[in-house]
Amino acid sequence: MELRVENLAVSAAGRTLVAGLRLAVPSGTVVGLVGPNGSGKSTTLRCVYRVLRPSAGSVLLDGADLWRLSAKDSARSVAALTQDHHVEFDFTAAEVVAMGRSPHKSMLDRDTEADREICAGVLRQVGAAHLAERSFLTLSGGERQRVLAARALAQRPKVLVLDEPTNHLDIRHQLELLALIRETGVTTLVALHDLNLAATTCDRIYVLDEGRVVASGTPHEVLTPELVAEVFGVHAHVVTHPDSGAPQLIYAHALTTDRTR
Ligand SMILES: Nc1ncnc2c1ncn2[C@@H]1O[C@H](COP(=O)(O)OP(=O)(O)OP(=O)(O)O)[C@@H](O)[C@H]1O
Repeated sequence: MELRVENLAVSAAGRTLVAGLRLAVPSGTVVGLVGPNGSGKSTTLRCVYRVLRPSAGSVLLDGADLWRLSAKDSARSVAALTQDHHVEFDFTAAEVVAMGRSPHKSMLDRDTEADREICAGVLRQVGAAHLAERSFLTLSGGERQRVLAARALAQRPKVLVLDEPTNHLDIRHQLELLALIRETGVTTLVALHDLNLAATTCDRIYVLDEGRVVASGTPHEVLTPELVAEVFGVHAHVVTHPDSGAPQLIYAHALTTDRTR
């Protein structure tokens, strides 16, 4: 499924948070959103996973306006791993993952054998099978993040929206989760702070600054020392990863420009 965002604008509290934003995620590709703190990444993603209605513009799934679909239809298509998750009740990890199946059933349907197999499979894929019967509330930050990733995958979405999915994960689990997401072949829009992970994971990258796209292209086209200096205020060298061929940044120092706004 192709995801397109056209002329997206979001205003809140008298401020424009995102303006004139266009991006395209071709079917089966992984597209990254990067940008400094407060540049509008989460705001954009919230519009795509349908918790924030844009002030203008549209989010299109294979050309169909997301906001015209029923909530259930959009949940069947789009799964999200976000910073907004709140699991406050005492569910087990397996129960949290099973919630990912709910868009595919009606309220009184019980879990089928197929649901249970999907849930057990995704828990194994994220390396969290051993946590299935643990209370979600007792899990560490990284364990929770893997269970929530499993919930998103259990939804069997056509589009994945991931806001900092590597938050809390140790380096091995960061690499494993991003490799798993690539393997699923699901159309993915992912916000990442780590530019080197973005470079190895994404087919294309959009760079946001102050709510606007300031650059887009392949990681090689986008992640240049000039862009990193201009947008992030950091002097960096770019080298090529000896295995993957992806550009990788070696940071030297922050530039002294005052970027407080
Ligand atoms: N409901 C709101 N009301 C007012 N301002 C908001 C609201 N939501 C977000 N903002 C502001 O919009 C800007 C963009 O926020 P957003 O969370 O999209 O940035 P981000 O790029 O995801 O940042 P970070 O890297 O820090 O997570 C920020 O300045 C934020 O303070």
